[in-house]
Amino acid sequence: MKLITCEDVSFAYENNTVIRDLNFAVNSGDYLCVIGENGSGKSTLIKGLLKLKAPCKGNIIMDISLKSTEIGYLPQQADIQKDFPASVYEVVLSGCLNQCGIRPFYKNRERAIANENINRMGLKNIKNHCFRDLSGGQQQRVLLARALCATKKLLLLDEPVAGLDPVAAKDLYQLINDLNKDEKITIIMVSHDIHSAVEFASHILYIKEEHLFYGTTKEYLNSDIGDDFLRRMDYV
Ligand SMILES: Nc1ncnc2c1ncn2[C@@H]1O[C@H](COP(=O)(O)OP(=O)(O)OP(=O)(O)O)[C@@H](O)[C@H]1O
Repeated sequence: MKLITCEDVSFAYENNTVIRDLNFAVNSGDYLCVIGENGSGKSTLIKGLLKLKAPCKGNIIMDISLKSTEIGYLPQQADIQKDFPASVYEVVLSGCLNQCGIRPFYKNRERAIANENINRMGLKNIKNHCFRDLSGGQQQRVLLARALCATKKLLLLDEPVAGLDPVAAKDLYQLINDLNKDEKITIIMVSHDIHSAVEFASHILYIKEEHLFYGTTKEYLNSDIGDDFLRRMDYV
């Protein structure tokens, strides 16, 4: 089932087009990695999928079964956010905000969802710790638990391993892979880590203003554009 279809989608800031004529579809269960150089428009596309930015051309079609409030989002982390003075539980619970709507408090059901995702991500022992005192890897686990409060279907992850040491990065990749393979959660991940992209992803979207690639990881590895990019990243 197609969850998201992008038809001839372009994005611009004022009159400056940053992504041109993008066509791809994400099926339920896919693990899509969005790769490309700095400034190629990866985060802009994620904002488009979250309906935080409208395309200047083309259509983004969401399946009727997918409400935009049911997408779990793990944003790129700014240093200031890493210093957030709240407990692990409070940060995870804030992932249920969309379910509250205009209600100014959480119900037991939302508290139960937060606790469930704290346990799922192995955070029970640090539930009452302050978020800013955690390691980078623990913080990303907390933010993944937060994103999971919003969804059982689709996670959008913007450079989730940025700044993590190799062990913490491997651990997070494994968690994300398990969510995809075992729990059938569809993944769309922006990544600069081409090695892990080709190891875990089912599909690759490579964006650059005038060159685009969308296909399976196998097709990407066999394509000229993939070969060229991987050589420049010292992968082959
Ligand atoms: N709010 C904005 N206003 C104007 N231009 C912007 C804005 N946000 C991004 N841009 C520009 O759009 C282009 C794409 O930016 P974007 O952040 O989407 O790229 P990216 O591929 O995610 O980059 P990176 O890999 O560095 O995170 C860049 O040239 C950037 O300067």
